[in-house]
Amino acid sequence: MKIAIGNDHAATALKFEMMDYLGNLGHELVNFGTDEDASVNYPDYGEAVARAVARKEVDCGVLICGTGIGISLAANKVEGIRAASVSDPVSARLAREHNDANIICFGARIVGPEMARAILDAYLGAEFLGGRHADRVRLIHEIEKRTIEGREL
Ligand SMILES: O=C(CO)[C@H](O)[C@H](O)[C@H](O)COP(=O)(O)O
Repeated sequence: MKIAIGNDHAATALKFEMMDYLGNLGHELVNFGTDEDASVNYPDYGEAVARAVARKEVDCGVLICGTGIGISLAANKVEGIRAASVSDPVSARLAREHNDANIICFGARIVGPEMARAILDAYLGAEFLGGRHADRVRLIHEIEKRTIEGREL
């Protein structure tokens, strides 16, 4: 798969570890994150990965900050993005199966490298189940459309 990856300063080391891991599995990585430990602002990196995913330049995205929360909040502001912040493999699998998450997020201050690998394995190994879940994902997108069209706050 072609995967966009991004991170802030809290997750630089874990990002490189996950790039090695995913690269060794044969995935193509596009690195949108900071490669430094100097303090940066996670919304910039969340947006960069989200835009690449929304434009279908990549198959999916991986975002890592300190908790996974801030960077997922930023990514979810981009139309068509469903970024799920998780801390365990079951949630990662269900984020794909039920929510068709196109970006998986986690926190370098929350999970270690082994859990991060398990999260990636679970997410990348799962498929969207469709059916009733597709109806719900469509309802999410309808909220987005109403907001974009300015009809509702
Ligand atoms: O966005 C976050 C919290 O949801 C991330 O954990 C950030 O990485 C964190 O806020 C960065 O914090 P720092 O004190 O500036 O390193």
